[in-house]
Amino acid sequence: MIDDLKYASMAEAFINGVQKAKQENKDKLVTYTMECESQPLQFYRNSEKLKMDFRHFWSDPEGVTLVGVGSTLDLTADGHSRFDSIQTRWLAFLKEHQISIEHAGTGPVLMGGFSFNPVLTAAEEWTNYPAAAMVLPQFLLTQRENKAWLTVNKRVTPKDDPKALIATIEEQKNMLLADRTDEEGYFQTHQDLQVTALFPTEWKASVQKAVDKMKAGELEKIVLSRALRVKKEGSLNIPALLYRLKQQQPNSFVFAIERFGDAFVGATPERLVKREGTKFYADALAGTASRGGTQAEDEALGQGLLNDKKNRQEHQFVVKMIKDDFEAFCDKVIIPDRPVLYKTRDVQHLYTPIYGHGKPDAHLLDAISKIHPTPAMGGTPKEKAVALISELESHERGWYSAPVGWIDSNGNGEFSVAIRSGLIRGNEARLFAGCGIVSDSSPTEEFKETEMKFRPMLNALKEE
Ligand SMILES: C=C(O[C@@H]1C=C(C(=O)O)C=C[C@H]1O)C(=O)O
Repeated sequence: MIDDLKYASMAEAFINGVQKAKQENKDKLVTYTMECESQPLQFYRNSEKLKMDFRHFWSDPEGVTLVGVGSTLDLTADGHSRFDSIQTRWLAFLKEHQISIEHAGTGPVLMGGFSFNPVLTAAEEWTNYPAAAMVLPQFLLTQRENKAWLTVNKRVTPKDDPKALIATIEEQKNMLLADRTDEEGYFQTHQDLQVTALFPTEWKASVQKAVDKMKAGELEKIVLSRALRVKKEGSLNIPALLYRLKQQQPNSFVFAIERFGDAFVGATPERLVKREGTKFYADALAGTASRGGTQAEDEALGQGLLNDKKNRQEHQFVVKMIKDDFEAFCDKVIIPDRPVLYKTRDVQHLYTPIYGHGKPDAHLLDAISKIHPTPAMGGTPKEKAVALISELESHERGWYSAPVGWIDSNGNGEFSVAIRSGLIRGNEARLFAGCGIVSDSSPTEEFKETEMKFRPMLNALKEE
């Protein structure tokens, strides 16, 4: 690789890259990181002009934001070995290019995600989202602790003319970093939504069937989801949607994965796994109540949730399974003995943070392959629940309730669970929401819970 630490400028990195490609007569990766000033959403919006097939947006509640534009490598896979397949190819790629980075989340970073099931049905709407798809963006903006970096990742060939290459990249870079916030109508849309619930009656019947099976002792918990179709006059503007999600859901991970013109977007409160060196973090987030209209009402609802037997049981299945899975790759796991509340604008959840000290060879994608799907998305026992979900749900989940996130060249990174999300094509969106069902669940109450969980996306689409 063309190590940015060694080069004084991007131009020098590219000149050397092409020279090396000529000497070795093969393509080389040039990766160059520089400090920059930028607003991530502006960068994202500016990238529309480049008309690239891939765009990725990620921001966590702690202030780390990554924006990827274009693709220098698109790793896809399917089947049960998909996590392993991506990990093996990523490690081989890094070995070939001998990468070293100074700041986490800069340099070569894969962004993307996975589907809920290892193999997708032939549902047309998910055509552009394989069972695993992780992209190395051509341009990556990383923002953390009030600093921002731009990384350029590009393959160069022995035939490239470095001067022409540098001129094009400089032009694209300046366009991406341009300040256009004072333009009129920057993040606004003014249109109404048409919302249609898909198979609502069937969904309630499925909840009842699941309850019957749980009463008969066939399984302990299952998460069942349903979908809405949303149409908007005119087209849906993805940067504007991200802007509103970030404003309205500051305690959530806001993400977008755009592939070939489709966009999978959401604001999820739920971390799946984060890795920082030997430290692994996960969230158990399950058990839901609404927010109150006044502070007193909100607190009463929160207390009610903390003391509710059904919700505590739903939550405990998740804690227990993540703990068991963490013990496979961690030599120490720390978990508080009772949940606290996690509040977002529309709902409050039971929340237990989980920490693990990873064994020396623990890898982020291995961790994900062990813990996905947690009983917050699948159920208990895992295999039985997942099989029953396919039988009882009327839609293909695709990437809904599955891992989305990023991983850098040191193996650090973070994935969240893609709930409170929707798949967007043109002026139509398909939104998804689900909830945990246990033996004393009521179909009507669970239906109401899914309505609350559609709100983050609906409000952001509506422009409030
Ligand atoms: C499945 C969803 O949410 C999950 C289910 C929850 C529950 O049943 O209480 C709570 C949080 C999430 O783990 C969703 O929002 O679609």
